[in-house]
Amino acid sequence: MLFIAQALKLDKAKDEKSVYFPFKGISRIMSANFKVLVLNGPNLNMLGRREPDKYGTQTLAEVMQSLIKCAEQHDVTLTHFQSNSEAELINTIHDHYGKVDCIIINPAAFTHTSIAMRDALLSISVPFYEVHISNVHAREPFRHTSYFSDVAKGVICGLGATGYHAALLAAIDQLRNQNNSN
Ligand SMILES: O=C1C[C@@](O)(C(=O)O)C[C@@H](O)[C@@H]1O
Repeated sequence: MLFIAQALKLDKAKDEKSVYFPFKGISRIMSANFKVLVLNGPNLNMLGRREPDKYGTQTLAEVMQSLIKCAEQHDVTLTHFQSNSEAELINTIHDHYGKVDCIIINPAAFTHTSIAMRDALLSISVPFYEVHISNVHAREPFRHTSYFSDVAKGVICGLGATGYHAALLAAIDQLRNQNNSN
């Protein structure tokens, strides 16, 4: 059965948004191969070493590896990019115009400063989820302001690295619902 499902997926799912797959009376909707871009901003390359009381002990590579595994289980292609440079992050957002279904972004310190990154995200009209590992609202007042939250599809903070998974699952759910209603 797995073999049949995979063959069906290979033949059809690339071209179709969803595949109706009835098997022994059970109807299964297989998701299209959604594409998700995950962006991490400045200093997140230091995860694991950086203020572990606030950001945990997992490295960024470990967090992203487990997120990619989760994405694969849901037939989602996940691309990850981290940069300490605002310009690189903006250029990466532009480069993905028309190429991804959703963005998950932890803008890190740029959350509180970057109108340019907000405008970049709006310029490509792709829904995005804002993630913060720590609970920014329980920290210094300057972290309570975000240039992203009011235009984000959703905002997750304070769940640690689990927040990335929560955003990914929410994004998949939302994309599937959108597909099924089209
Ligand atoms: O770099 C970061 C990380 C952060 O985005 C978080 O994930 O909790 C919170 C930001 O305020 C901070 O500048």
